[in-house]
Amino acid sequence: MTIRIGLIGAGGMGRAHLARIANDLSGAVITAVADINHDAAVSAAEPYGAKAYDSSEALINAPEVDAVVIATFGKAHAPDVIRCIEAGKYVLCEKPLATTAEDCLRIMEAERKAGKRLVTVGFMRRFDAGYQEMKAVLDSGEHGYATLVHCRHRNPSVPEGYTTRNMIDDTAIHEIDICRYLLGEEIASVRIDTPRATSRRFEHLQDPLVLVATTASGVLIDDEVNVNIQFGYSIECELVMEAGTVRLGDQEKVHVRDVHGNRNAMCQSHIDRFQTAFNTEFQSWINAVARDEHTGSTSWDGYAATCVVDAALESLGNGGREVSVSMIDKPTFYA
Ligand SMILES: NC(=O)C1=CN([C@@H]2O[C@H](COP(=O)(O)OP(=O)(O)OC[C@H]3O[C@@H](n4cnc5c(N)ncnc54)[C@H](O)[C@@H]3O)[C@@H](O)[C@H]2O)C=CC1
Ligand SMILES: O=C1[C@@H](O)[C@H](O)[C@@H](O)[C@H](O)[C@H]1O
Repeated sequence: MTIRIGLIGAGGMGRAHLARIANDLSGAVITAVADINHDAAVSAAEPYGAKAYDSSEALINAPEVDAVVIATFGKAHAPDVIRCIEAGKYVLCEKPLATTAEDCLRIMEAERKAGKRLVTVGFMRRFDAGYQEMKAVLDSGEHGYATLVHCRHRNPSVPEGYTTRNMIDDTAIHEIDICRYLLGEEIASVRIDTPRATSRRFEHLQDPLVLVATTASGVLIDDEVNVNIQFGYSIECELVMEAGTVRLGDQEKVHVRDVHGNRNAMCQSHIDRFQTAFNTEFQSWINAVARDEHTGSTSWDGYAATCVVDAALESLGNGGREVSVSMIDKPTFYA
């Protein structure tokens, strides 16, 4: 069975996803593209012989669309995710699932009514081989339980429109999700530390910052978010257990040894660092849709991450005091 995919949001991520579906993956074709920018929809659809739409609603209900990928701005996600659920179509929505906990709750309620998990959130790191190996080492139990996680999320630079809020709801949200995934438990409280700012930032930005979180069992997570580091895209993670540590390999790149030294080539963006993870995430989603099954992170994961983001933003606004994460009990639907 070939899955006919409609994409909403023909920007940077949307186009990268179209290219991977058409060139790297199997079992799916692109049949429709929607964007509020008509020219963007037309130019993205044309190479794939897909139909261009100005309205996401029309695309979701189009007969030539079996499943939907959403890659619009975070604020626009919730209404389209709910429309997909109401149309009974599987949807892979880029992170964040929504920008408010209330919208995430509305999405979960729509799924519960539909009686079926239809939503996958684009937390692609769950499909990265390094993070999966780290989880396997922890879950083996050989080294005892986890006590600490040290994370670093460094981007070479960000555009002027990117805000300090985005350092949490757009960037640190990846560590929030991956730590929940690795540890298999919720984050209970969070605070934001604000060290000396780099001069290489736009004036309005508090860069770097450190998100410090504590899980329900007391594991301490520190996440350095540093988005104007200049030299490249560098994602690090070390999990400390009672009798051992496990950390991500440096980069998903070859190792070079020459007269200048012994080094890895440096990734420059999420596209090259997580190319394989994105492909694995999308291939497993396509395969699952063909089997009429859910895969990957759920709406609950999107909700839980948003609740941690909300608490972190409150800490940022209150001078860095610790804030408890407030969330509903996990519904059995997502158990
Ligand atoms: N997983 C990852 O590592 C990454 C995920 N993202 C996520 O992907 C999503 C898109 O990000 P980018 O592609 O960088 O943004 P972008 O700004 O390049 O593209 C967004 C596109 O969505 C369109 N759009 C906005 N609202 C719309 C609506 N209501 N209906 C139809 N089209 C609409 C815009 O016209 C634009 O073409 C965001 O949720 C972002 O957080 C972005 C970068 C990396
Ligand atoms: O999701 C992403 C972007 O939206 C975000 O702006 C970057 O900081 C992240 O590294 C990238 O993975």
